Amino acid sequence: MAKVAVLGAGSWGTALGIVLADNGHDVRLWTHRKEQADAINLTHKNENYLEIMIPEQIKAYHDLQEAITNVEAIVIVVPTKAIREVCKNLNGLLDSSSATLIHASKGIEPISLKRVSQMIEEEMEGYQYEDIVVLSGPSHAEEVAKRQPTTVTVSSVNRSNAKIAQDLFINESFRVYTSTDMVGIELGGALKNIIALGAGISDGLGYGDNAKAALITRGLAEIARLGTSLGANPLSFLGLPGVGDLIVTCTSVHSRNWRAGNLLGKGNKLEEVLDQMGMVVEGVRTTKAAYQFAKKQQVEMPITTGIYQILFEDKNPKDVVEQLMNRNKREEMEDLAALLRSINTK
Ligand SMILES: NC(=O)C1=CN([C@@H]2O[C@H](COP(=O)(O)OP(=O)(O)OC[C@H]3O[C@@H](n4cnc5c(N)ncnc54)[C@H](O)[C@@H]3O)[C@@H](O)[C@H]2O)C=CC1
Ligand SMILES: O=C(CO)COP(=O)(O)O
Repeated sequence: MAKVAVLGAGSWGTALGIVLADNGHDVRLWTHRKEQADAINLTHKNENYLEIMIPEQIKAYHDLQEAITNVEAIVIVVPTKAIREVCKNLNGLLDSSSATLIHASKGIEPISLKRVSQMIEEEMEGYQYEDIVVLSGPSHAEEVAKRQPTTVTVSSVNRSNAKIAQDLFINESFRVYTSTDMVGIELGGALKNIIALGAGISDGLGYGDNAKAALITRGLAEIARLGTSLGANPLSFLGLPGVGDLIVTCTSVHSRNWRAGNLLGKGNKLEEVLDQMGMVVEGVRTTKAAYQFAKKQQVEMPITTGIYQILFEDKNPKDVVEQLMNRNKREEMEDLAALLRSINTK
């Protein structure tokens, strides 16, 4: 059994810690807030994040050095905004780079337009891109913590690292697949949050299932369009971290992105919504990044553009719906045909 440090004691870090503890691993759950570490160790609960008892073999740490000493794997699960800071703090604390490095965060950084693994590679001494593994897929922490059936994908350009991660996490309620398409897996996980904001907005406006199905389907088309322009395997978008995660985030009441979108659709302002959430809503920053990415790659992303206008230009959501419904007439299969062509040339 392995010693594993999970860095980030929010809902997802805690749920992944539970999976690892169920598999018999020695789990050190690190948080940057001392009072949270003390409370977890005392009560075996993570108040404000998950309504579940945390197994006693999970120990919470506030001291990063103690948390990572002699570990065989490090799982980074902080909001994308905090990735660089956490990696910088790890430098100098690790005596070697032998620990497998896995991240489970979903986002893209505005301006630099970097994926999480690229930020980790830039910041962490001793680790190369091929050393990093991403874990992604349709997996709300609330259900994983209750051991409800869940499937995810772990990906690394180095297949053997993905297999190490698969072996660490897989169990009877948490099924783990492998992939080598880091670009597709990370982009699928990050970009679906934008569409989930849109699904929440649509529900908040009082629209129904037809509108949501349209958002999911056309959202997938634009995710795949941007993703393939950046070198992703288009088939990844048909998998768990693609359409799978898109479905769960657009339809689940657990989704922070859906819930934030829902409040926006009901007329609340972005700042009020983010204040109310108390948990990270990754789709907001990723919308900015994807909007910039679409311009750079000269890729059409009409839904992303509309969400960007609602979030950052104070555009009325109803006007955005009108704008989307009145776009130029198109043939639906244009996108699919382009995708199929790119699959055939791979
Ligand atoms: N909650 C979920 O069901 C899932 C979340 N994710 C992803 O996992 C990542 C984390 O999400 P959640 O756990 O839901 O967030 P959360 O909002 O529940 O918790 C985030 C945690 O990170 C900590 N944190 C914030 N800034 C920090 C910093 N500078 N240094 C160290 N720690 C810091 C916070 O104190 C908090 O404990 C996000 O990228 C999210 O998209 C992925 C799959 C499922
Ligand atoms: O990525 C997730 C589920 O797979 C979590 O999505 P939310 O951040 O919207 O809750």
